[in-house]
Amino acid sequence: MDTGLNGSFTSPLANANLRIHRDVDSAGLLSSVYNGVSGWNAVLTLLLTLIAYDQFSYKWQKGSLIGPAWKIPFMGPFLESVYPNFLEYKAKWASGTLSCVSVFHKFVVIASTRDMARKVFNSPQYVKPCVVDVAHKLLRPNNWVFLDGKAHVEYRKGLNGLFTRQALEMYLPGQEEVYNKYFARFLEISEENNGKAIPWMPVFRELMCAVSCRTFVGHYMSDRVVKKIADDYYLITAALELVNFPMIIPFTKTWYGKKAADMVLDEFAKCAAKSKVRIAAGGDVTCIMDAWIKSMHDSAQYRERIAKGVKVEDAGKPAMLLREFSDFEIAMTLFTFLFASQDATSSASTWLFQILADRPDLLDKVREENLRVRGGDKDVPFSMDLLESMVYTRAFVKETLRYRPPVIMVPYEVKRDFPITDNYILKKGSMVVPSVWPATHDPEAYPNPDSFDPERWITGDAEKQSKNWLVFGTGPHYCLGQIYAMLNLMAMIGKASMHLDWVHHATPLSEDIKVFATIFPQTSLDPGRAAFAPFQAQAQAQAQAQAQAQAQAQAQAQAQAQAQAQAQAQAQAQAQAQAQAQAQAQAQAQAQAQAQAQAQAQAQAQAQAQAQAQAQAQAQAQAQAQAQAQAQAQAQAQAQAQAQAQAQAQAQAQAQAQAQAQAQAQAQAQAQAQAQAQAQAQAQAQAQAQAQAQAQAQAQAQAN
Ligand code: HEM
Repeated sequence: MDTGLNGSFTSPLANANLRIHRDVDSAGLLSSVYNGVSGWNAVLTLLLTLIAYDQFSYKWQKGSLIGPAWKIPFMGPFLESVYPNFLEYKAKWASGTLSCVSVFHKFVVIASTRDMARKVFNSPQYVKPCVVDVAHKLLRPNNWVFLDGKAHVEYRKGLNGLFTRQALEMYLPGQEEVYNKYFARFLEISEENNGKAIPWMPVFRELMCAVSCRTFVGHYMSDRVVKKIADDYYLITAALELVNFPMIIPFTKTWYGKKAADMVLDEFAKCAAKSKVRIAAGGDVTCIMDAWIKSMHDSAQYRERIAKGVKVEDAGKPAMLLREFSDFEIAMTLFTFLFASQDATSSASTWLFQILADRPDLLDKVREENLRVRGGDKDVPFSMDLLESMVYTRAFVKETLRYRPPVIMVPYEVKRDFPITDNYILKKGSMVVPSVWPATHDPEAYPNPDSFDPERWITGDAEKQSKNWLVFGTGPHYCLGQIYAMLNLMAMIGKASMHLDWVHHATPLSEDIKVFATIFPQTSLDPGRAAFAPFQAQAQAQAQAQAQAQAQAQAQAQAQAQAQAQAQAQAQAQAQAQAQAQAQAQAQAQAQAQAQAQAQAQAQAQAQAQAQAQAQAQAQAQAQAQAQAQAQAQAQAQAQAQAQAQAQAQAQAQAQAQAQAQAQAQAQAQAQAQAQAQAQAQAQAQAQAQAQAQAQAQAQAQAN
């Protein structure tokens, strides 16, 4: 009989199996076994099977990699990812080139060494950046940062123009304005707290958010909204935990994070609409949003002209032809800038202030350089030339980013089986995490990596270790804002050094690391132990007796005078150096001019020689031509003479012939005459003979 007893606990398939067994063996052993199996047993069996499968799957994926022998069932080291401990990360990096963990369904491989990390960053055919699942919901799934391959490269090309030197220069006044305002606010807060130390990390976060907002969307956003975004951004960072529920459940971290993200997107979209109107009316570029919208505007105008058949010179063609982007698309893209920069720059600025406070000798150097490059006038505004001339401040910022890189690792997703070593293939769908920290703490590249030494960037060869400089990643996804980020941090700390003084209550844990998306000083979130007080010394001095204040003021005036004197002396030294350099340059220029003159003289001499040679050649040619002409004339004369001689000869010959003919004729005539004479003589003779004969005949006749 089918009781259907466990129907509510088992699957339809289990029910089917149940019927088969009972039909075959209704009263036998198997049915008694079945009757003993409760629904709970089935659940337990299923659970054990799943645990076994989870372990087996982990072991199979782990293969020869270093990692825990077994996995905490299902969740793996999930709690470690919720409360990340930097020392555990360090232990992982130290454990081997490639090591693994499995958190829930995700198999994660950590690439520790510099070369292995670079291999991952530079293998876009196998991997793509992987943000936690909830990031798709916060940034929106069709955000450009999720593009891959060619589509990503093409989109990024359109953004490169926003970070050129020329573009960055245009954003500097906005940044300066924020720093002026916030530094004044720091002093007020210090005064309000009677110079007492208070936690400063949240203040730096707000400062960075304000600078980012001004740089990205300019004055289209009110101070109130900037403050709201800075406050709410914590909710966004907090929502980005490694593992979240697949859906957003109300009143959880992801829900608050999504609400904050929607608010940011909405505000940025409003800014885009305002910027479009202003740029279309010919407004100038003051922020990244303006720069982008101006490029779109120029591209649209260019296309219009071409469509109308107007000829446009090459110089009038925009450097990059962009399509029109909607307000929301612009908002999504600029949100990725805020998303990428907020945690990283908050981390960097907190370390910059703390490290300087704890190393007053370095603060002196930064301060000295910043005053010097401004000729002693601390109110000289930012410019690219100014920032680029700050060698020490740059070295200090670079060393801070090396010593405490804000982004210690970057998760990537394996999009197809990736033969990462000769004997290990990373499976599609797993996560691989190239690490930054080990590369920036590699003793071969940076000797004594745990000591803070800006000089290594000036007199040492740290600058040559470009393979280890993974602070901003590498490969097709390297940080788009890295030049801006560096210059911005230099500008901020340089300005602070001139306008503020601050004290940090250091503890032995101060430089230990707390991981909160990026890395922060261990104590920076703890109000009891970490605090900065800008111009604390000044605030106290204000509270002291007037005489002391005057003395301080005098001391300050003297210090300023000294600083100015130093700055002047330096300026003079620079001027002298410049003068020397100019003199050298002039001397070089003269030498060059002489060399040029000599070269010209030689060239002229050569030209003359060539001209003479040409003239000689022409003369020779003329002489030859004359000689040829003479020779031709002689030849003609000879020919004429020969012709005359021939004519004479012919004439002679004719004359001779005529003479001969005459002679012949004469001879003939003579001959005829002779013949006639002979004939006459003969006739005479005959006549004589006849006469004789007649005479004889007559004689005879007479005789007879
Ligand atoms: C100290 C500050 C910063 C640090 C340490 C930093 C670090 C990084 C790192 C490590 C990556 C991943 C690179 C890779 O996968 O190869 C990245 C990507 C990115 N960064 Fe930054 N970043 C900083 C500031 C900024 C700023 C201020 C902006 C915006 C203006 C920005 C915009 C971006 C963007 C858009 C990406 C993604 C690029 C892509 O996928 O093509 N970053 N950053």
